[in-house]
Amino acid sequence: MDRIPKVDLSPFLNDIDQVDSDADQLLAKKKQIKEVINQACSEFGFFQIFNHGIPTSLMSQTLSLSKTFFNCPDEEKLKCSLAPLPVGYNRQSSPFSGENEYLLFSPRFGFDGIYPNTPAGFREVSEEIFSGLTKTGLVVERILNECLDLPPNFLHENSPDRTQDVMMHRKYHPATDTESNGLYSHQDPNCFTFVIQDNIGGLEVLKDDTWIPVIPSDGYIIVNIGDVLQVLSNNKYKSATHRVVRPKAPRESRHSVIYFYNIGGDKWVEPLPQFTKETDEKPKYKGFYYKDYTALRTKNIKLSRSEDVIGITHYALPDLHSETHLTRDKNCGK
Ligand SMILES: O=C(O)CCC(=O)C(=O)O
Ligand SMILES: [Fe+2]
Repeated sequence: MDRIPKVDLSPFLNDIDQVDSDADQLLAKKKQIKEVINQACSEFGFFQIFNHGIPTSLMSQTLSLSKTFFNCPDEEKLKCSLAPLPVGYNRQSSPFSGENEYLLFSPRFGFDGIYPNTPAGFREVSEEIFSGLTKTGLVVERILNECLDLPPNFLHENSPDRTQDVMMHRKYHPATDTESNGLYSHQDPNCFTFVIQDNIGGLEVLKDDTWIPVIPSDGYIIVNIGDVLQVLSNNKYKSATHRVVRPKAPRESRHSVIYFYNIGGDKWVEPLPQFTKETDEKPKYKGFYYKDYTALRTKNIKLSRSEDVIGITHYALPDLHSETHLTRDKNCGK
């Protein structure tokens, strides 16, 4: 059974089409959806959306082109390797980090030199889904802003620059008899993340010491809360620990497309007064510049031991109430 809540985003996308007589009904629908999202963000840090504005055909076309790209000979893929830039083609391959290869893109670095010429249309389709996901991201950001009861447009105005966002195509290699780690357990550092997965499965979310699978469902986008929202909300929302386990059956490659909705590196991140002063709660984190946090995380890019991983607990302030989070995060992070 799929335990990760699913919500219909259409009431938030079709605002303009509504006639006056529908206004109350629409408001009630939105309220109900926001309650589900609010609960999901506190409980799981994960939810799934449908009617989100991205056609299912575009999602499968992207996954299919991505699959064709990763099936190209290594020499072709390595042409898109732009190290030391954090974009382009790369691989993760250790029993700890997991076994996967990826192609990473951010408008900050442009498409040129990153997207391969083959397969034909890969770049165009990727650009199209990127801009679709940016639009859906703005809608989700507005919903989360309302769920958290923040001043109108607060999250958007705090970091409006979408060129900071990052999109990744990932291929996970089939499991072997002895190895099944696809991506080590971690939390995402950013605001929130979208994941589009194929039908192989393997993404899991940690809740109360139990790994919950996110069952593939055609047309759905998975949303997960990242560290930035966990810190701003002073742990009201959970930046959930998640991982990818390569299934033993079917023993096939798994593909996913991931969109990281980011904030600017120059942004200061700390628990907001709405979740501290105004509620008499102690801040659970000290403040930091986002770029300092991401730099710390990428310093140990060759992850081979859990001790190398730096997560958000790096900024956690001692507090009896945060003990469970500290234990949860100790071996995780990304
Ligand atoms: O591929 C997936 O399903 C999840 C990937 C992920 O968690 C990440 O890239 O941060
Ligand atoms: Fe992640």
